[in-house]
Amino acid sequence: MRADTSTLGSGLGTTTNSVVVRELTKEYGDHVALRGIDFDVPAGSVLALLGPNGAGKTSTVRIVSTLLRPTGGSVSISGIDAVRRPHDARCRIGLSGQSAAVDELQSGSENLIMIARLVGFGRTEAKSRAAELLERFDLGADRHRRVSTYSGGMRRRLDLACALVSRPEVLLLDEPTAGLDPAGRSELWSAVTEVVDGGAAVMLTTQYLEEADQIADAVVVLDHGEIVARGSPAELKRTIGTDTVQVILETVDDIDLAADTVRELGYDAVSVHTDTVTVAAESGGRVVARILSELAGRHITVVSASVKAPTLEDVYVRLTDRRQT
Ligand SMILES: Nc1ncnc2c1ncn2[C@@H]1O[C@H](COP(=O)(O)OP(=O)(O)OP(=O)(O)O)[C@@H](O)[C@H]1O
Repeated sequence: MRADTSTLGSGLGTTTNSVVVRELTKEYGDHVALRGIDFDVPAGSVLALLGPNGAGKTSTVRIVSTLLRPTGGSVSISGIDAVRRPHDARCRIGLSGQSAAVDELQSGSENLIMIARLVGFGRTEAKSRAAELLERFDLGADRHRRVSTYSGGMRRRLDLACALVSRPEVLLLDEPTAGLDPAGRSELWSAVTEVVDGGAAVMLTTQYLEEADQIADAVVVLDHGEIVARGSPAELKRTIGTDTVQVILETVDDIDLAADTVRELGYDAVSVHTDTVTVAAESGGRVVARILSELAGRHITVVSASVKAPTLEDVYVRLTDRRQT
């Protein structure tokens, strides 16, 4: 893909909050889907909204995109009250993912031109914006084919291109990479990264935690309509506080002695499985060195030793599991 931020960027360069959400609530009849959530998305940054099924992610995206009215609370898009002035706010938003649809019976080019016309571009301007985006998303050669003949990856790219026609200041992506292969996902993220570099605020939901880890500046974890954690991926991982140390022995016969050795060193979070001893500990590097030296002293041969820092997935599992028990 071509690195051309001018094609995608919103032209913003400030660090103001493009999205400000306060005390947001949503009730569907008796069912409370959102219980008063607050977050900001600064311009030029990515916020990832994570949470299990039914946590309230799609409701949040739909409310922020003005497609759904909240029961209470406020949403501001680039300073515009999106609840009171949804039309004005909507002009600044690009929406892509589950809820946005392209017309299958039209070509990629026709879809983009139609959207450009809808958002107010003149005929010539609409054509040139469509051509620019088709080129940018590697759809130039297929621009005249019906979307129904596109692959999943091509559709996602077109969907994202549609969301970017108006050079939005805020881009909302509801599971944009669901169902894409790794190459398709990485292409899509590279395009999103360009949009962010161009100054847009991006809010996304994803089931792929390693993606959130790589792309998001901030993460909000929702569960049962409430925010249960927030922070940068690094901050959230630090809340787990422990590394996982894994030592694999040459012979299974040594496993009991090895486990006792580790316990004698004072590490009690030990799990033992055939030839492997696993320890949860702070400062895993230091711990692994101590364990290896002690095991060597007892003539226990180790074939491999590793230290794994906590992942965003560890944080997520701990947060969402704890609440379900
Ligand atoms: N139109 C509706 N009517 C009634 N209940 C709804 C409606 N839309 C969503 N809900 C409920 O509100 C809660 C939050 O739903 P939402 O779709 O926002 O969650 P989600 O985190 O996006 O879940 P998923 O990952 O499954 O898409 C769920 O319990 C859901 O069943």
